[in-house]
Amino acid sequence: MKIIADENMPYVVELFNEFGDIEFVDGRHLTPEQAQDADVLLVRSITKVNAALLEQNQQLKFVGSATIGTDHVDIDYLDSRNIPFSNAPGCNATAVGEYAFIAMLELATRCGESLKDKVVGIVGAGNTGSATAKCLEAYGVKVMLCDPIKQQEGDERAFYSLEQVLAEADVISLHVPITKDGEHKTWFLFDEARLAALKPNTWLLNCCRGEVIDNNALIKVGQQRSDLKLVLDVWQGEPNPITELVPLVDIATPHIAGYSLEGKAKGTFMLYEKLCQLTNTKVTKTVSDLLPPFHISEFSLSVNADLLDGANQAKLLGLARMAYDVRDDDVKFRQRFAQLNGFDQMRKQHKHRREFSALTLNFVQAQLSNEPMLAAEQLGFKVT
Ligand SMILES: NC(=O)C1=CN([C@@H]2O[C@H](COP(=O)(O)OP(=O)(O)OC[C@H]3O[C@@H](n4cnc5c(N)ncnc54)[C@H](O)[C@@H]3O)[C@@H](O)[C@H]2O)C=CC1
Ligand SMILES: O=C(O)C(=O)[C@H](O)COP(=O)(O)O
Repeated sequence: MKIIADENMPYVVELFNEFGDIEFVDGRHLTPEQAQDADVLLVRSITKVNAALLEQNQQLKFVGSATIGTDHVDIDYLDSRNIPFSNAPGCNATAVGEYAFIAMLELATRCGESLKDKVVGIVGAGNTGSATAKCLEAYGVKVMLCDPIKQQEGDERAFYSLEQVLAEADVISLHVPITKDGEHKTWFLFDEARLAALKPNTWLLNCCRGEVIDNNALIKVGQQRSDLKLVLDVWQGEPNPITELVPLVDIATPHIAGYSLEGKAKGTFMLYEKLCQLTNTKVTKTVSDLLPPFHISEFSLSVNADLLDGANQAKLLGLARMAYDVRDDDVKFRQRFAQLNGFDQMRKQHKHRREFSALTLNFVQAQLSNEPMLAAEQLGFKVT
């Protein structure tokens, strides 16, 4: 079996070796000629999988994308050729949730404000939106979920309309797939009118797909409204963000919100499981076999480390930065995004961060209540 895999997908050798020969390719520039003799194709979000790529291939048995999003894959085309396809729903949801939470903590601390006093609107309450809400709620932040589709499906959580979120939320975090048609299409969901209607001092985070915000309109509105705070991990026209937008953005990163080692391992592992199922092969490996230990295995906290106390926000941020310091990516982004292949190079060379779960917090003295420990656990840390 010939397996063609994106060169930036970790753990492919460990998981797919037993199935055949593996060839690594540059996923952004994969050609029909390179793909023509693949039995298995393993891609990331940057490879357009469609008729143009695959019409020369008559032997393809499986396409796997180690991503949550599927907008780069023509699933109807694969169906028409009976080629099984699988993505990795939820694989990096925790990574995205922690990224959004850390970015909010970072902004709050930078502005001398308290995140706990904010109301956060989450647009799209699926895997990544819910993971963001989980961190915020563990910290005691009020969350407003907006997801008309889940609401219509009967999800029992409390939902708010987008208009309510725009009117009431201090922070808006976007977690929708990119869709171009239908009642709930998300392409330019945040157009000029909605951007202009944001409450004074709103923080807007986009960790889903760049085109959910009209980036040209964002430049226009951002130039007129210095009160807005922006966190962008995704950009219209990747890998070439619009240059004028970058200085208006408070935290800028190159589509790496989902890049935790855990998320990456889970993504590749889910495709391995699917191929095992398709080929009647026994699953013999586990995700935890793949992950190295974190360089800080345990961190001790003293009695006054009540992570729930808003006065300790900077301490919580310090702790979060041990797992992931978003400032590093932001600095690199500003230096490199405009260079030739800068955006892709940053993603390729990204040192995959760890999730909170890699860090064990040791509460060395008994707390007055066990709430801080429970909150730390809810945030995702291991607690002893
Ligand atoms: N920056 C990054 O590294 C990553 C980005 N993503 C992007 O984030 C997107 C969301 O990921 P998940 O949360 O895992 O997907 P999901 O499918 O679990 O959840 C998406 C939610 O958005 C809702 N939705 C759709 N249209 C909506 C609208 N107009 N208004 C409000 N809600 C709407 C859906 O009902 C669904 O519940 C992915 O499709 C992908 O494009 C995902 C992972 C990593
Ligand atoms: O899962 C998704 O959807 C994403 O956006 C990915 O995290 C993006 O990462 P790559 O697949 O481009 O490495």
